[in-house]
Amino acid sequence: QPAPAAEPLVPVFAPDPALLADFGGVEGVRKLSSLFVDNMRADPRIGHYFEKTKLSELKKQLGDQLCQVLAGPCVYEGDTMKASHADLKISKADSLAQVEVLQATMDSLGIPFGSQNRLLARLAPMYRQIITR
Ligand code: HEM
Repeated sequence: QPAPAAEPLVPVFAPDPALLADFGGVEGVRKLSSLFVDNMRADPRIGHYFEKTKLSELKKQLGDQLCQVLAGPCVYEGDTMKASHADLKISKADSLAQVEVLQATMDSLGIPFGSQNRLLARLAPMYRQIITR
C-alpha cells in the first residue's frame, strides 16, 4: 500500500483568474501583504507579536503564500504554519483580531467583499495549526 501523499505546505486551489484579478493580480497581492503586515504591527491587540519580526521578510513570505492560496504563479517556501507559529501562543481572540485587520486592509484597497470572503474561507482551515492557547 503506497504511503499517503504528504500534506501540501499550502492548500491547492484551481486557478481562477477573475479571483486573482479582484486582488489586483500578483502585484496587488504583494501590496496587500505589505500593508497587512504594517497594519498588524500597528494594531494595539496583536502588534506585540511582531516586535522581533523582520517585517520585510514576513511581507515576502506572506505575499508568496497568499498569492499561492489565490492560485497565482507563486511558490511559498517558508515554514509550515504549525512551525512558524508554534512559540507564539496565539489565541482565538488574537486570530479574530487578525481577521478584522485583514478585512480592513482589503477594504482599504477596494477588494470586493465576495472575493475577500473567498480568501478568508481558504485561510480558515489554517487556524487549526496556528491557535495554540
Ligand atoms: C490563517 C492565518 C495566518 C496565516 C496564513 C499566517 C501566515 C504566516 C506566514 C506565511 C508567516 C511566515 C512564516 C515563514 O517565514 O516561515 C507567518 C509568521 C508569523 N505570523 Fe502568521 N499567519 C496567520 C495567523 C497569524 C496570527 C493570528 C498571528 C498573531 C496574531 C500571527 C503572527 C505571526 C508572527 C508574529 C510571525 C513571525 C514570526 C517570526 O518573527 O518569525 N500569524 N505567518
